[in-house]
Amino acid sequence: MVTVALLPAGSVSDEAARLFFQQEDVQYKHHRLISDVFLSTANDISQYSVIPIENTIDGSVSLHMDWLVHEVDLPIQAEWIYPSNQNLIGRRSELVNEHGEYDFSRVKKIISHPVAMSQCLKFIREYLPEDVEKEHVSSTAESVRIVRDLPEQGVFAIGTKTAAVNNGLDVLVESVTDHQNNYTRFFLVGNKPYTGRETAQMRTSILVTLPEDFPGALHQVLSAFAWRRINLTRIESRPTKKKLGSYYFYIEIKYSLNERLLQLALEEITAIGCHVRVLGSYPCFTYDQLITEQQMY
Ligand SMILES: O=C(O)C(=O)C[C@]1(C(=O)O)C=C[C@@H](O)C=C1
Repeated sequence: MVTVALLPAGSVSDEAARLFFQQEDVQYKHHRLISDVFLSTANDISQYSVIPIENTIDGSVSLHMDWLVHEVDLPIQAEWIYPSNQNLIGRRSELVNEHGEYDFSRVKKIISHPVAMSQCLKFIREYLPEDVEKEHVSSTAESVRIVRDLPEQGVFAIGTKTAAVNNGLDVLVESVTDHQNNYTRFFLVGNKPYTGRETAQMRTSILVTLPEDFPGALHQVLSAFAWRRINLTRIESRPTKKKLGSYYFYIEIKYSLNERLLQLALEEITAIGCHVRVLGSYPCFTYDQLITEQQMY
């Protein structure tokens, strides 16, 4: 039995976890806040947490990156991709006029997770009133629950179809995201190595802090990978939070940490005075892979 901490039932995280763990016996521990999703596994070495980390439209989920880097020490054990399909959810009777047509001027307020909301800005701008109030909450599932429990009219949520069904609400407009192909990358984090799946493409995530700010420092770091022809898939700078203007670099490498070539590159970076912290070396699963498995199962 695997124990997994994650956001509430009906969130994108919940849908993604159910696809990832489709063939396993899982106990889900749902938390309203992402901080509790992290802390619950930080305090229990036998479980994992499901963390949304990056989105096609909105990019990095900075809050979650910061938790991984500054607040907890939880190695990344796996990565997978899941489509974030967002929908306008509420009660049909509150949106239709006397002719049975949608009247979007009836929308006074919309509620969602900030990342989900920012995936749908074009829809909000084009269809909803200019002065529509926007409220951010801790998950899309939470926004749908709030709309269900609100006595007041004209409040709608942006969330998953699963959350609409769970709460007995209507999916009023399907797929309200600004771009099709909206996907979120998820990390499975925890202290226990994850061995539940066959191997896949491996990736390694590291944090590099430069010794001091000198010309060409980042170039030197990157060249340790470049001349070895090691492929990087992502690089991002984030504040160290120690002083203004001080950054670390988050780097993803398309190699396992077990590969000698990567170890040599990391030794070279350390030799020039950089501090390297490995956040994890883990298998990556595509959405197609997981869906194919589901169909075979
Ligand atoms: O609120 C949810 O449904 C979540 O799972 C959180 C979250 C996120 O934090 O990025 C996950 C995926 C979506 O892209 C939007 C929100």
